[in-house]
Amino acid sequence: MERAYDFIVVGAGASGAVLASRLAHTPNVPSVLLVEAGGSNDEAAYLSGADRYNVAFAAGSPLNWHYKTTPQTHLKGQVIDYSRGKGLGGSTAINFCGWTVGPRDDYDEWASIVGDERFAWSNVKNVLKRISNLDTRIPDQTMNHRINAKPHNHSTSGNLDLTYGESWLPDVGDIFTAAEQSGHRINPDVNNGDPIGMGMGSVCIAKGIRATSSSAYLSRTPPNLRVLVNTPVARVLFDGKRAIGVESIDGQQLIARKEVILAGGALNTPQILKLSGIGTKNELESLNISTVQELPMVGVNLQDHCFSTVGVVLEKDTALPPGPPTQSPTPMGWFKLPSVISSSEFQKLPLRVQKHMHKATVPAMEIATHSLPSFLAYEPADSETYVGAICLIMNPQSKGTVTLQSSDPSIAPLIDPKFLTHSFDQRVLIEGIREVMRIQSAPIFSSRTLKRLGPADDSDEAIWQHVKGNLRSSWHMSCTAMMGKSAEEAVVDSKFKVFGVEGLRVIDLSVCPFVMNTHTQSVAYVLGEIGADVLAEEYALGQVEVRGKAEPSSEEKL
Ligand SMILES: Cc1cc2nc3c(=O)[nH]c(=O)nc-3n(C[C@H](O)[C@H](O)[C@H](O)COP(=O)(O)OP(=O)(O)OC[C@H]3O[C@@H](n4cnc5c(N)ncnc54)[C@H](O)[C@@H]3O)c2cc1C
Repeated sequence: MERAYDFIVVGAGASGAVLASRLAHTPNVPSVLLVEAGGSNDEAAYLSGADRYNVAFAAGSPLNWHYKTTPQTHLKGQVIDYSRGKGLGGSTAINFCGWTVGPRDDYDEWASIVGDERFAWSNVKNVLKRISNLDTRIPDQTMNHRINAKPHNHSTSGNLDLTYGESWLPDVGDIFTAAEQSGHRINPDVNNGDPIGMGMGSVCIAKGIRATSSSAYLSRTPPNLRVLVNTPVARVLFDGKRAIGVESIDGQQLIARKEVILAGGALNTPQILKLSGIGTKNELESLNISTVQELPMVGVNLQDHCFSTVGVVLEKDTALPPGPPTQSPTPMGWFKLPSVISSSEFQKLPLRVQKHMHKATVPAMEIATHSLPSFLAYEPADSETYVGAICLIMNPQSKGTVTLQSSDPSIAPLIDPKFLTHSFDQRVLIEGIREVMRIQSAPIFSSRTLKRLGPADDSDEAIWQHVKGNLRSSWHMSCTAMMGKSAEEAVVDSKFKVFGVEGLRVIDLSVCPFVMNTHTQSVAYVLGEIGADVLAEEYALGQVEVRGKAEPSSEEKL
């Protein structure tokens, strides 16, 4: 097998699989090597929509890096699950398949921060059409007045199959009624650039089978694309300041004639950068790693959407049929909260953030309903129905870190998201949980309510005591090698190039200048597509060819 390629992409997750595939399908047919730490993930059970949670989270599952945070001492010492997908598809092979694209104002803000219109909504909305193949039909016609995405706003020619599921839970309409009774608007299509209101995203599940970045982009690998599985990369190889290839943990050296692109995700990418000598001198020297380029922003600025849960236990409505056997999409809504905007914590934010949050499509928090009762350690009786909802904070201001604890690449980095260390985040979660409790007290539920689970009451203190001991990550980690205008404030420029070196880019969620106010897989796919456009233009590879999938894959181990 060849050991020299034009481009080497490290990591076959959402961004990496898209990028490698699109590059390989350019008219100039460059040779592309996609190197993935995990396996091929093509067993049928891995692709089932319903079993994903059990399969990927089981101890020792090869699909998962099984990361945990450092103890969050300010949050009752919680050690929070920080899973990442491993193998072809990356985290898209273990995620919950929710597809949401977020606010158009977020993308416009990104474009403005980095000074590049590629990231503006006017471009991104077209990029999303290359990605998605959406069936806008819904399985429950009684919900047509509430969920109603218009086909002309979406695409049926992209690689990734998206649907609204085959069947919905029978009580799905109640939460919409509760939201309306609480004064919120219903949003028939949260994926049209404005997510505000109660609605429902689509899912990347079609006919019961999960679509991953691998099934959508790597099912047809042309001869100029090599996919190498079970090959964790240890570091980038440099000749002076020029990246010339990568070295795997088992010592193989793979040469890149043009560029190395890191797409290991927001935890592993900063780890690889540091192991390669890019980071702060102090940290690198303390582990005897020679500094290639000092860049203070590597592995700092980690951002994520943490969430907490509240629920109500209702008398079971025996007239309703049991739920569908497979996981169905569940309602989710994004809300602006006047109580957040008027808070003293909001007034202290940088003016840029305040201005952004005033824009029409930017939410303060998200609700996702039908969460598991186990999130509140509750087991409903046969005569009971549980209505749970998680509240995710948007625009988080707490900034975490990814730090090396060893120069050994097989040892996980220390990950400290510092959740809720910023007073604004605390305020958003308190106000958000209070709002969820209000919605769960709406007339549609109140006559059947047996008990409430969560805070003792809706005071600030009671909510804070609850959320401190009941916090989870939505696994949207981002921003650890952020994009910006200079090496002092960022790690990559708007062409994804790592500052201070040549031939090295980062194209994954690490580069987000702020965590986007949405579930993040769509953002990672968008970055893979935009990254391919940038490279194709710079190396005159011809226009990226956009076409769906076919033919089986060919994977290879050196
Ligand atoms: C449990 C869970 C549930 C989620 N649910 C949703 C959801 O419902 N909706 C949604 O929108 N988002 C969801 N997400 C988030 C979403 O999946 C991620 O944001 C997205 O996949 C990130 O894309 P990425 O390309 O940055 O990284 P990843 O998809 O994580 O890909 C990184 C890839 O790099 C590989 N890699 C890492 N290090 C190395 C190395 N040293 N050498 C070689 N390869 C390496 C990894 O194995 C992996 O394949 C979820 C995530 C998780 C973990």
